[in-house]
Amino acid sequence: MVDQNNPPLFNTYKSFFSHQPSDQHRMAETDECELPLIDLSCLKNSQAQMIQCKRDIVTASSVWGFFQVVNHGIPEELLEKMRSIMVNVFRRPFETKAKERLFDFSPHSYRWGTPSATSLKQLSWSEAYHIALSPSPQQEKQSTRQTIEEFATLMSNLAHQLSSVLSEGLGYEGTYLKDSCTCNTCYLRLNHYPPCPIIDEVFGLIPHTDSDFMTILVQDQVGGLQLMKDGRWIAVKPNPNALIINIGDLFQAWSNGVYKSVEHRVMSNPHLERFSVAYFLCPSYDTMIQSQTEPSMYRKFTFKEFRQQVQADVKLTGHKIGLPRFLA
Ligand SMILES: C=C1C[C@]23C[C@@]1(O)CC[C@H]2[C@@]12CC[C@H](O)[C@@](C)(C(=O)O1)[C@H]2[C@@H]3C(=O)O
Ligand SMILES: O=C(O)CCC(=O)C(=O)O
Ligand SMILES: [Fe+2]
Repeated sequence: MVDQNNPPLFNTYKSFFSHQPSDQHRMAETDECELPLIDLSCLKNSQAQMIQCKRDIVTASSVWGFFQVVNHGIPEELLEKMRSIMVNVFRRPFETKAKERLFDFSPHSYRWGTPSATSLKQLSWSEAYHIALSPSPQQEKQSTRQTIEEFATLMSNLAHQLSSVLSEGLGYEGTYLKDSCTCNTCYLRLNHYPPCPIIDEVFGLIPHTDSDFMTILVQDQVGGLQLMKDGRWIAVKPNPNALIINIGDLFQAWSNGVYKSVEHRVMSNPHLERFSVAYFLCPSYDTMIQSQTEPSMYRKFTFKEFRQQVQADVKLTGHKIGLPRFLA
């Protein structure tokens, strides 16, 4: 049984409900799609299959900004362990999550709702933990931390494998991103979307693009993820065997717009709670994001500058502006 007051979204944001008319953000009908599906085992097959697989990755990243991968090398058992960690951690009382440290889950890394929201359309009906992945001391690791690190390592390997294919697709050395994306800025985001009593008025996660190079998402079978394609929102059909990959803002800028950082959102659900976990591939803060082709759509900027600008905009306006801020 889910506690309606954990986290206290309804009570905290109730002033929005009484004073504002519904935004009617839930379209009557949204098409459902299956994302381009890439079988990563093909990268180990014949030369011809490997080349075709790489081409498919490049095409999906240019046309969709999103694709799904199977035979990705993350064992089913590990995915189940991650899910049970999330269930245990999010089912703890709200006061514990907001005030106490347990395993790797400090109150500092816990977020819920949207503190900067000034209206319903800026509110996310969800809670999350951001888990930094900087190396931690080897001794006496809790089994939770061990599982998280094992999972993060495999996600990181996969992210590097894919980003190297995408770098090559642009004509660069496959190692470019591996050198700048050390793991001290990469992070995991554990997402929990509790059932929502006002689904017509509030998103599970408000529309956004990701502020990284690439995101790998593990979602459950509840559904709710939607992405913008050709000016329309389309719902992503969950596939139990697949991970979802999406291009982030930094890859869009670095590729001079070849790879697309596509807006996405999560719809709330009236009955079912939903869990997902995302791995964000980020570079060190001083990495310069600069396209090598001319004319460049964006001025050059460091990742640190980008992060600070996003945070400042979110604080000031309630929403992220992102790449349009950096147009040349
Ligand atoms: C209010 C917001 C925080 C956020 C940017 C946004 O406008 C909408 C979604 C949030 C999100 C979700 C994924 C990533 O964790 C994140 C860093 C991002 O790029 O979009 C966060 C943003 C944030 O926490 O600053
Ligand atoms: O939960 C999802 O399906 C998407 C999560 C997401 O977009 C994010 O964490 O950035
Ligand atoms: Fe996202």
